[in-house]
This record gives sequence, structure tokens and C-alpha cells, in this order.
Amino acid sequence: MKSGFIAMVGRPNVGKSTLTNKLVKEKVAIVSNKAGTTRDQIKGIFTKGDSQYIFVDTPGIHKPKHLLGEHMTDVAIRTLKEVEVILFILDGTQEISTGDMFVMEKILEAKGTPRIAVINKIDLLSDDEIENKKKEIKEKLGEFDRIITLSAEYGIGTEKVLKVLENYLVEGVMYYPEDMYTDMPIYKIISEIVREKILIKTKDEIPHSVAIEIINVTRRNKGKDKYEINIYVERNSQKGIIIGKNGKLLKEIGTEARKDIEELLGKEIYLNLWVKVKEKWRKKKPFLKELGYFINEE
Ligand SMILES: Nc1nc2c(ncn2[C@@H]2O[C@H](COP(=O)(O)OP(=O)(O)OP(=O)(O)O)[C@@H](O)[C@H]2O)c(=O)[nH]1
Repeated sequence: MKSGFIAMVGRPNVGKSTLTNKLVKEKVAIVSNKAGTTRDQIKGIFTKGDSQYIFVDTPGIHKPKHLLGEHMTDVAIRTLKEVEVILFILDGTQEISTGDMFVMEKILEAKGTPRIAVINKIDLLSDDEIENKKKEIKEKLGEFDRIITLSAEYGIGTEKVLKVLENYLVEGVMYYPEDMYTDMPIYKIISEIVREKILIKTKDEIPHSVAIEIINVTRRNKGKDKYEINIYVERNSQKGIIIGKNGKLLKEIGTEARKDIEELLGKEIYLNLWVKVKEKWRKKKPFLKELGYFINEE
């Protein structure tokens, strides 16, 4: 029996969550085209035969601008020290930036942890561009145990990753039951589903200003369970945007989220969404704690 923890790190929006979902073959992490989608450490678990891979999807590492950002970067950095191997994921369509170098600095702080560079989004690159990217990695970031090229979105080259990673698994226990694919509690998955629908349907500053809280669940022996969920935003104008004209957007968000939640739970539910304004919530530690951020803090 072999198992191992694998950190998925990289700048925001490079495709860490997409790759985690592809490797686990289940939707573990929500995905959107907005940077900063993942806020917490999420574990995606994949067990095949006697090998168990535990992918630790982290929030994108970046220089923090607010308390929530600080929490996100801290979570990612702590992860690097606790794993068997680090996958540093890069968006192959972007030039290597100071942001990537900042990530590399953090990887080097986790001395001794093997590291693999992953060039993602090769569906958008020519062969020459891929070769140049490999050179650029060596020049700007330094040496890796190896460089892997793939497209997480289209599943090109993703099976090869499992083969490579098998070499880093260690003999011993299985940490999770075979059929478990995430360690996220069900209420968190439900909140994340609602947040994903909002991220997909809004733009500009809204995505970063949204927090979700399940305020009540009414279980019924007969009839459907009822979920009441608050959507917090930072300003009145944002509330208006999420609700939309005559409540249209909120209704769409609700319908799409409800369908996904019903699929997850295997039963029909009622879903009530409320939009509330909580000024500057990202800077308020007690409120962040209420939402479950910083709970692992010592
Ligand atoms: N063309 C292409 N797009 C991709 C690929 N992988 C991911 N994407 C897109 O890139 C965007 C970001 O993907 P995510 O998986 O959310 O990125 P992330 O690194 O987890 O982002 P954060 O949560 O912000 O840290 C999404 O719009 C994906 O659909 C790929 O292989 N090819």
C-alpha cells in the first residue's frame, strides 16, 4: 500500500483546481475564470489499486492585500512543508512573472521537498512555444526534478502525471477510505457550489467580495429539506447586481446551484438565497472566523 500528499501550487488562475479535478476524476474544487477562486486548502483523493494520491489544492500564492488574502497565502505556504512532492503549475500562455518567482521563493523555503514543474494549457501552444517555455522555466526559476506538459482542461497528458507521481508515494498506510474523493465537509461543498455560480455569472469586483454562509437547514421527514443561505457582499451596489433586474440573476444562481446540490445529495431540496451587505468583511477577522477561515490557526 502506497500513499502520498501532493501540493498543487502556482499563481492564481493557472489551472490548479482544473487539474486537481481531472486527476481525482471528480469535481472537488470549484473552477472559474476569476483569479482567486480557491480560498482554502482542499484535498482531492484518488485511489487506484494499492496507490492513494492525496492532492492538496491550495489558494493561488500571491502577495496578500487583505486579511483573507493573507490567510490564503499562509495556507498555501504551510502546505509545501507537509507534502511528498510539489507540483508547481504554470500557465503556458503567460510569460513567467514576478508572481511565479514569488511562488518559487516559497517553494525553496520548503527545503528538500521534491518539485515538478507543470506547463498547463498546452492546447493553446505550439510545439516551439512549449520548448521555449521549458527553457524559460530553467532560466528564470531554476532546476526541477522534471518538467511535465499538459492540458488540464482537455485531459491531455494528465494520466502521465499519475505515473510520474507514483514514484513519490511512500509505503505505509492509506489515509482515506478508497471511495472518498475529498475531505471537504458537505456543508462546505454546498457553500462552494453557490459561490461558483455567482463567480461564473458576475464580473469585476463582485467575485472577491462574496462570502457564503448556510444559516439554516430544515429537515423534513415528509417533503423536501430546506436550505437557507446568506450571500454576503461588501456594498449595496453589489447586492443589486447579484439580485439583478426583478431578481432575475439571483433566481438563475439559485436554480443552477440547487440542481448541483440535488445531484450531490441525491435528493430534491428547497433552496432560499438571501443577499446581505457586510461592509469590508474581508478585513474583519471575527467574521472571517465565523465563515470558517482561519480555523486552523494556532
Ligand atoms: N485553455 C485552457 N484553459 C484552462 C486549462 N486549465 C484551466 N483552464 C482555465 O483556466 C481558468 C482558471 O482555472 P482554475 O482551475 O480555476 O485555476 P486555479 O489555478 O485553481 O485558480 P485560483 O483558484 O484562482 O488559484 C479557468 O477558466 C479554466 O477553465 C487548460 O488546460 N487549457
